[in-house]
Amino acid sequence: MKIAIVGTGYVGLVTGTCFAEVGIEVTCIDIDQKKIDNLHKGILPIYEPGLEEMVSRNVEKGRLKFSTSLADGIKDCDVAFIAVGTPPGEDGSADLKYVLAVARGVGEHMNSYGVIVTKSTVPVGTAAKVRAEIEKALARRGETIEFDVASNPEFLKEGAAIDDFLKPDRIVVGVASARAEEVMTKLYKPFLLNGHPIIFMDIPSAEMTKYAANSMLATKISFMNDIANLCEIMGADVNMVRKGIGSDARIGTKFIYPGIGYGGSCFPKDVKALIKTAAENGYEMQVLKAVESVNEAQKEVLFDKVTRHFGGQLKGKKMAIWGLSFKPKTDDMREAPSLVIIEKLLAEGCTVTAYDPVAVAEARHTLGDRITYAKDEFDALIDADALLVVTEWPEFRSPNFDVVARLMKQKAIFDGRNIYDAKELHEAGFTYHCIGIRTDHKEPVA
Ligand SMILES: NC(=O)C1=CN([C@@H]2O[C@H](COP(=O)(O)OP(=O)(O)OC[C@H]3O[C@@H](n4cnc5c(N)ncnc54)[C@H](O)[C@@H]3O)[C@@H](O)[C@H]2O)C=CC1
Ligand SMILES: O=C(O)[C@H]1O[C@H](OP(=O)(O)OP(=O)(O)OC[C@H]2O[C@@H](n3ccc(=O)[nH]c3=O)[C@H](O)[C@@H]2O)[C@H](O)[C@@H](O)[C@@H]1O
Repeated sequence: MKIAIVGTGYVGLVTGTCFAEVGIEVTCIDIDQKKIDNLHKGILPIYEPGLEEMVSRNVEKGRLKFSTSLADGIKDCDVAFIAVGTPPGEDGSADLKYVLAVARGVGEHMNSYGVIVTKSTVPVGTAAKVRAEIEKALARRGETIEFDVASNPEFLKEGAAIDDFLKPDRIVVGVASARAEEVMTKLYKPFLLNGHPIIFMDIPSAEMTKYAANSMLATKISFMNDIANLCEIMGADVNMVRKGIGSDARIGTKFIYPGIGYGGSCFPKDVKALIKTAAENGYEMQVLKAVESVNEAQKEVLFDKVTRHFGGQLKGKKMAIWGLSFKPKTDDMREAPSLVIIEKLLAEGCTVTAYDPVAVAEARHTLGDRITYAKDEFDALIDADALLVVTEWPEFRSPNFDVVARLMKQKAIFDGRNIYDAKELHEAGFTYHCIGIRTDHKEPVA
C-alpha cells in the first residue's frame, strides 16, 4: 500500500514511521521546509524514545520519505492521513484552519480513489467539512474523482508513542462506506495480527470517542488531585488511598496519580474544546468544567507550599527545578505545569536554576534567559534554598541524598510527583513536602 501523512509532528512522524516499519510505503509531508530539510539529514523535530533509530532504518529501506510537496506525496495514494495541529482558538474551540487547508490541497492534487483520514483530534462534524472542501476543490478542477473520508483518532502518549502505536489497546475507525472499511482493514492488518482490536463505527462517534477518552482521563486526574488535597487536610496518605482504590478493577491503577495538574498539548485543549462544542449546542459539561478548574488550581499547589514554607519571604531565594517538560521522556513544553510554577517564582523575586534531560531548548523559547539552565541535576542544586521536583524523569527518582544535602544551602524538597519516601528524607534531615500527604503532622485530624 502507499500512504501519505500530512503534518510531520508528534503524531504524523510517529504514525508514518510505524506504518513504514510494517512495510507500507509512506511519504510524510510538512509545510515547514526546515523540518523536512532536517529530516532529510536525519535530524528529528521532536524527542521521542526510539524514534530516531526507527526513522533512519525505514529511510534506508526506502519505505519512508519526506517532502514539502502535497502534490507529490498524495499522488496514487491509497490513504492520506491529515495529522496537522488543531490548536484551541480564542474561544477554546478547536481551530480547524490547518485541517481544512490540507483538505483543500488534497482536492487540488489527488489523482485517483483514496481514503482521506482525519487523525488530528477534531470535533464531530469535521469529516463532513473535510469532504466538502475536497469536493469544492475537485469541482474547481472540473474533476470527479471518487474518494471516501474516515476518522481514525490517535491515542498515543508522548514518551511512549512508538509502543502505543505498534501495540494499541484498540484502533478506532469511523467510516461511511464498505469500501473505506475494506481499505482501512487492509492498512491496519499488520497490527491486528497481534490481537489488537479495530473498532469500526460511524464517523461522528469516532470523532467523539477521542474527546471522550481524553476527557475521561483528565477527569480521573482532577478527581485524584481533589482527593489528594483533601487527604492532606485530613491526615490521610493519598498514595495509600490510590493503591486502595486502584486495586478495584472497576477503577483501575492507571491515571490516578496525583500531581501538579495535567499539562501537554492535548488534555487542556481537548477538555476546553468539548466544553465549547457542548455549549455551542446548548448543553453544559458540568463535570468537565470542574475538571478544568481543579486542574488550574492544582498547578499552583507546589508554589503555595513553597510560599508557606518560607513564610511568604521568597525574594532573593534560589530555587532549583528538576524537570521542565510536561511529562518525562518528551521535550514537549506545551502547557507544562513547570511554566506556571516558574513564572510565579520569578514574579516573587526568586532566582531559578532548572535542569531537564531533553526539554531545555524548547523551554528557552518561552523562558529565554530569565532562568539559568544547569548542566545536570546536581549542578542545579548548588546553593539552592529549595528543590522543586516538577517532572518525574527516571534519573531523579533515586539521587544520592548525601550529595543533594551537601550542595544545597537549605535542605528543603518540594516533590510535585510523589517520587520520594517522606520518612527517608526526614531521617536524612530534609524538610519534605509532596502532594496529598501531610508531612508535618503524624496523626490524622479527627
Ligand atoms: N501530540 C500528541 O501526543 C497527540 C496529538 N494528537 C492530535 O494530533 C494532531 C497533531 O498534533 P501534534 O502532532 O502534536 O502537532 P504538531 O504541532 O507536533 O505537528 C503538526 C505539524 O503539522 C504541520 N502542518 C501544519 N499545516 C500544514 C499543512 N497545511 N500541510 C502540511 N503540514 C502542515 C506543522 O508544520 C507541524 O509540523 C492534533 O490534532 C492533536 O490534538 C492526538 C493524539 C496524540
Ligand atoms: O490526545 C493526546 O494527545 C494524548 O493525550 C494524552 O497523552 P499525553 O498528553 O502525551 O500524556 P499523558 O501520559 O496522558 O499525560 C498527560 C498529563 O497528565 C499528567 N498525569 C498523567 C497520569 C496521572 O496519573 N497523573 C497525571 O497528573 C501527566 O503528568 C501529564 O501532564 C493521552 O494519554 C493519550 O492517550 C492521547 O492520545
